[in-house]
Amino acid sequence: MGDRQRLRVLVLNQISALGLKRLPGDGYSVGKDLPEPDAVLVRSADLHGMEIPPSVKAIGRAGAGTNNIPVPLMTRRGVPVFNTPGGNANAVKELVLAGMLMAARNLPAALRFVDSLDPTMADMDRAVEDGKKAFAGLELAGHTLGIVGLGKVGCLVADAAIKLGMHVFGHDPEITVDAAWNLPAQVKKATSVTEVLRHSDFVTLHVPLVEATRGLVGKNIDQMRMGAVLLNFAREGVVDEAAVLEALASRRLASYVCDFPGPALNRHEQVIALPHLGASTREAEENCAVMVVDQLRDYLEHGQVANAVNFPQVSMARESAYRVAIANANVPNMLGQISTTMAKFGLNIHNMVNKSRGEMAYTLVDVDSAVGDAVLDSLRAIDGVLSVRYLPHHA
Ligand SMILES: NC(=O)c1ccc[n+]([C@@H]2O[C@H](COP(=O)([O-])OP(=O)(O)OC[C@H]3O[C@@H](n4cnc5c(N)ncnc54)[C@H](O)[C@@H]3O)[C@@H](O)[C@H]2O)c1
Ligand SMILES: O=C(O)[C@H](O)COP(=O)(O)O
Repeated sequence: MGDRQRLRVLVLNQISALGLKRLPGDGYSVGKDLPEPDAVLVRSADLHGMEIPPSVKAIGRAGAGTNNIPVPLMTRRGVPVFNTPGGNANAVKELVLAGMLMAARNLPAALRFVDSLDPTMADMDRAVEDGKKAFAGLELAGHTLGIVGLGKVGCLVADAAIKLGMHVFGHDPEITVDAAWNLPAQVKKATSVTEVLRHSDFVTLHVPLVEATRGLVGKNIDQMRMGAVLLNFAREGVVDEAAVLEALASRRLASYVCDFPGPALNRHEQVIALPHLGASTREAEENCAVMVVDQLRDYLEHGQVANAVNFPQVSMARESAYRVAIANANVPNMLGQISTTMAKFGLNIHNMVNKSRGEMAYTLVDVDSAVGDAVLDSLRAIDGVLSVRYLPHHA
C-alpha cells in the first residue's frame, strides 16, 4: 500500500510497543512527526496549546484523565476522544496503598535517616536502635479511609483497604451502576466531601479534573481530623495547594502524599511527592496501549465507538461493505436529512444506528452500493453535520 493510503497515527508520548504493534504496517504509518495525521495517540502531553491539524479524525488517550486534551473543541469538530477506563486502575491502587504505608510508617524520613548514617561508623546497630523511635508510626488496620470518587480507581482502593482491615467511607454523587455493584458492602456512603473529611484518618481523591472538582479539597481541610493524611493521585488542581500547606503547618494534616510535585511541595518534610508514577507500571502501560489502539482502529476502520469521553457508545455489525460515519449536532431532523440526501443519490440504506450524547449525536449508515464524493460533500453541507467519513470495507 502506498504511503498516502496508509492511515497516519501521530504518537506524542511513550506508548507501549505491545499496543503500537497492533497497528499493522500495511495499513498504518506510525511516528512522532507525521504530517496530516489521521489520529493522535497521547498520554499526558498537553494538547491545549497545540495546533491539532484538521486531518485528525480521532484522539486516543492511553490512560484515564483527558484534561490535557481540548475535548469540547474536538467535539465541535466531530472528533472523538478515547480513553482507557480501568486500564491503569490497579497500578494506581497499588501506589495509593504504598502512599498510605509510606505516610503511616514514616518511611521516607526513615530511609533518609538510614542514608545519613556513615557506613564506616563503628556502631551502626546502636545508631539504628537509638534512631528508630523517631519514626514509630501507626497501622492502617482499624483506621478510617475516606475515598472521594468511586470510579475504576476508587473502587479498587476501597476493596483493598477493606481487606487490610480499614473502615471505608466513600463519596461519589455520580457513581455508575457498575461501580456500585463492584463496591464492597462494608463501604459506608458519605453524602458530601465534608462528611468524608470529617470521619477519616486518611483521605484519597480519585476524581477527574473538571471545573466541578477544581479545588475540591481546599478550605474544607479544616474539617479534617487532626493529624490526618491526604492523598492526591487524581490531579494537581483537585486540591488547593495553599490550603494544604497551611494545614501541614498547623499539623491538621500530618502528611500530604501526591503524584504531582511542585516548587512549594518539593523537599517539604511532611510531603511525599512522586513524579506522576500512578500509571507507570509495565502492566498498566500495556493494558492502556492495547485498549486505546484497538478502540482507535475500530473507529478509524469501522466507525465503532467504545470508550470515547465525548461520543456515545456505538457499534453495528458490518453487513455491507459501504459504511458512512457521521457526527452531527443533536438537533431534530438530522436523520431525515441524512437519509433524504442518500436517497437523492440513489443509495439504499441497508442498516443504520444513531445515538446521542449531550449536544452531539453519531450515526452509522451502511448502504448497498459504493458512495461517491458528491454524496459525502452533500452530507457535509447539511447544517449541524460535524464530520463525515466513508469507510468502505475491503474483505
Ligand atoms: N496518578 C496517575 O497516574 C493517575 C492514573 C489514573 C487516573 N488518574 C486520575 O484519576 C482520575 C480518576 O481515575 P479513574 O480511572 O478512577 O476514573 P473514573 O472515571 O473511573 O472515576 C472517576 C469517578 O469520579 C467521580 N466523580 C466525578 N466528580 C466527582 C465529585 N465532584 N465528587 C466525587 N466523585 C466525583 C465519577 O462519578 C467517577 O465515578 C482520572 O480522571 C485521572 O485524573 C491519575
Ligand atoms: O490519567 C491517567 O491515566 C494518569 O494520570 C496517567 O498518566 P500517564 O499516562 O501520563 O502516566
